[in-house]
Amino acid sequence: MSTTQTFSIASIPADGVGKEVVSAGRRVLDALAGSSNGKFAFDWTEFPWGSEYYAKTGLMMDPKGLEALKDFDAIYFGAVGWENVPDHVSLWGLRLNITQNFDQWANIRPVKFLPGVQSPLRKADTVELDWVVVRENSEGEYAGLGGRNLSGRGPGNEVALQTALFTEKGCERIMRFAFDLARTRTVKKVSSVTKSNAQQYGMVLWDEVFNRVALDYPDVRTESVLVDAMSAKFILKPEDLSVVVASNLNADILSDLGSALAGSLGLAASANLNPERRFPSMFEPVHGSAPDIAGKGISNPIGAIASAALMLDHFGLHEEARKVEAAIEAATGSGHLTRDVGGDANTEDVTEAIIKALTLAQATV
Ligand SMILES: NC(=O)C1=CN([C@@H]2O[C@H](COP(=O)(O)OP(=O)(O)OC[C@H]3O[C@@H](n4cnc5c(N)ncnc54)[C@H](O)[C@@H]3O)[C@@H](O)[C@H]2O)C=CC1
Ligand SMILES: CC(=O)C(=O)O
Ligand SMILES: [K+]
Ligand SMILES: [Mn+2]
Repeated sequence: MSTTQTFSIASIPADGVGKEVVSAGRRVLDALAGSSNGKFAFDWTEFPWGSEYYAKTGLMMDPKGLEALKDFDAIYFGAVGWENVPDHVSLWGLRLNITQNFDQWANIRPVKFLPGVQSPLRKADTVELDWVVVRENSEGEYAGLGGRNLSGRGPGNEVALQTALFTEKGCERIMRFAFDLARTRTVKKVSSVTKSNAQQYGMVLWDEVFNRVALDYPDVRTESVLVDAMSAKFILKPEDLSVVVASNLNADILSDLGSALAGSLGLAASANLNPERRFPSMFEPVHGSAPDIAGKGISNPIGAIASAALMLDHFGLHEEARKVEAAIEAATGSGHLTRDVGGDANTEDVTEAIIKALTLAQATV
């Protein structure tokens, strides 16, 4: 008899809709494990960190939290941010604390167009669109370097510096990751997003590393596009994109744009990877805590569930990951849509429809 493979997962729902969508994703994964004939199982540990924890303790997470997380196979994250905590405190106190300290330097954000979901792009009806944003997730504009209150300037004259950090090693590893990913795709192309006309230090280094790394991948086509032009290209010529590699801030912005083009921020998945596997990787929807709709049970769970599929890929469960993606497509294709994508289903309805499609598929193999 073969033994069950058990994956230990730390779940951190955190704030707002994070709680709703993480709960949905857990249910989908548990349903998958339940119909795997004992092949694999998920062992969940939930951590109560986030803005409510901050209200009680003055901290976003336990000071020994990283130690508690480090031996898990993965972290499944919701979203952080609530009105009782300044956004930079909550983001740095939890999400960035984890991504930085666990060196999750590659943030993978696929832009997927789903059946039954209307894109604001008219050409999406006739042209196949599918690209992935590879976000440098450890330095760049979110390196956390800078300061305020520079001495001696006085009230009304305050100065703040927010310094972007670009290292040759940091650029090189994310470029190689992007090229390796491009090699696994039908269209072998990497588009580098730059701003080296205006940012003459960091972005010029970024370009130089891109051009040097590209020489090692003669089978992969390349282009270098300024970020302002790339935002236009996302809308006007997205069929020309396959892998888009960008710095921390540029990719943050472009990946929200990509999700909106696919229909909603609620659909977009992401993986914060530590490719060396020295630390656990973290899987979360691209969106934030969505305070405008939180607590109503209407958030779209698909971004979180698709992030769970990326976690399955990380575990080597590739077939299962594809099954979850197929179940998402079956659910949207048969009209199970939350309000953000023009339907009237709630979080629960869509989650149930995905679980039903998944277990039906499992039963017929
Ligand atoms: N990784 C993280 O934890 C992130 C946290 N944030 C935090 O989230 C909070 C809110 O930020 P916002 O700028 O409003 O961004 P947001 O992503 O939370 O919301 C933007 C818009 O998208 C909608 N939306 C987001 N997720 C959805 C879902 N699952 N289903 C349906 N609609 C959805 C919201 O209703 C809202 O209209 C802030 O505190 C921010 O700092 C923002 C982005 C990422
Ligand atoms: C913070 C944020 O918006 C993100 O990581 O996507
Ligand atoms: K998130
Ligand atoms: Mn973002």
